Amino acid sequence: MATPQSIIGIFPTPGEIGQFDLVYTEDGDNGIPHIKTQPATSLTEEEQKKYAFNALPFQNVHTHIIISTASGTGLASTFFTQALQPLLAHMGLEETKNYTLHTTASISTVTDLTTTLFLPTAASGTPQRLILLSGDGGLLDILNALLSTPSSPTFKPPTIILLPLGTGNALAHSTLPAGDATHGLSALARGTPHPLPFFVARFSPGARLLTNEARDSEPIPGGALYGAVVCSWGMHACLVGDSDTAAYRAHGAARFGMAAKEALFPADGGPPHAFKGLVSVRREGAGEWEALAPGRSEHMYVLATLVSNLEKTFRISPASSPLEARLRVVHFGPLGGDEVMRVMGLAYDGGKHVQEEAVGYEAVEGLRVEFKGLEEEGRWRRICVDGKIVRVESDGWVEV
Ligand SMILES: Nc1ncnc2c1ncn2[C@@H]1O[C@H](COP(=O)(O)OP(=O)(O)OP(=O)(O)O)[C@@H](O)[C@H]1O
Repeated sequence: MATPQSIIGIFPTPGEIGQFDLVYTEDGDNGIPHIKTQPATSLTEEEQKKYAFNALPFQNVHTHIIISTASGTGLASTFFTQALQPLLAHMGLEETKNYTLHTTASISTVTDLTTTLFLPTAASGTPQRLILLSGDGGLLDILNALLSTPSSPTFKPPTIILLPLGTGNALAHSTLPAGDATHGLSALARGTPHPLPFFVARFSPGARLLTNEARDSEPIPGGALYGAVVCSWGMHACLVGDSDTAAYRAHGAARFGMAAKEALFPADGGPPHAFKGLVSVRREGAGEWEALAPGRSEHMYVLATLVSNLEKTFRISPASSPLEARLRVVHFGPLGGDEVMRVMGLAYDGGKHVQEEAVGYEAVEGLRVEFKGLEEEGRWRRICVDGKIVRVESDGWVEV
């Protein structure tokens, strides 16, 4: 049976004039839903209006569907065949005529597609819709490739629908209606586009983007990465970086907790690492850079974010509302492993960690971390931008 959270919308019944189906999702294996229908006749007039699907925007604008095969636990293709493809049929959309299907074959597929297809289309002022079956990384790739060249005066940003098929899915979980059981399909059918707020993280010369499970590294084009979710240094960046291996990825979002245990309770029995560096912020309306926490020279957690949730239930910034365009920083200094587990556990309890005395939480316009030779080992100088990891030089810096 359909529930308000599982309703995708009301669509014309194929081949029947004047008849309509209520289309909704039902839970399936691995969290991938099935598409179900029932006659829409049982709904009130008000409900019919609320859930009505408008086909016009889809018929007038070409859609590109991108299946990111390596995102999350590799279920994007299953999601397409089991959920999205049947829904596209209800929407009356046909492959080639209305949409083009793209499947990723490498880490650069999304970037290449953007550079060769989506960016020229956007630059020429042509509207386009991108349905992205991935985590935050797919969107990050599109964002960075779109911003890789100076904007043309005719630039028309694509409408992007991000269906959460990654691990954390921060953007989707921070923007979808609470309790949404449609995996973002209701937003696809009935959502309203909204500009995506983003930040730029600029790095000192010599900073390298780590790739291939940190075995390789490459320079950062223009020394800057754009992000829409998070820029962090300290424990968060280490957890994301350490757990970005094929072996860890198989565990889904549990990979972060597994890496946390290893980082917080080192094998030598000592305390977790205290991260050394100078951290400053530009407070809202202040203009000047000031110390994040005066007198604190060692840090454990320094994280700036534009979103409320980094995972479905990990509410890192409870004051952030969807697509609000306000950067907030969450931070604390060195604590014991058990205390870090307790404090961060509160983030899974609706974001109560920000009420803790040890935790700082405020809206800022900018964040800056300078290393000044204080950290010898490169692993303590890793910065996370929306899941990507950058290693900064020992005398380097990052500025958001
Ligand atoms: N076939 C492929 N081979 C290699 N890399 C791929 C392939 N398909 C996608 N990728 C890369 O895998 C990464 C997946 O990142 P994405 O953010 O989408 O998933 P995630 O990290 O599991 O989720 P989240 O960022 O939400 O936690 C992206 O960098 C993407 O470019």
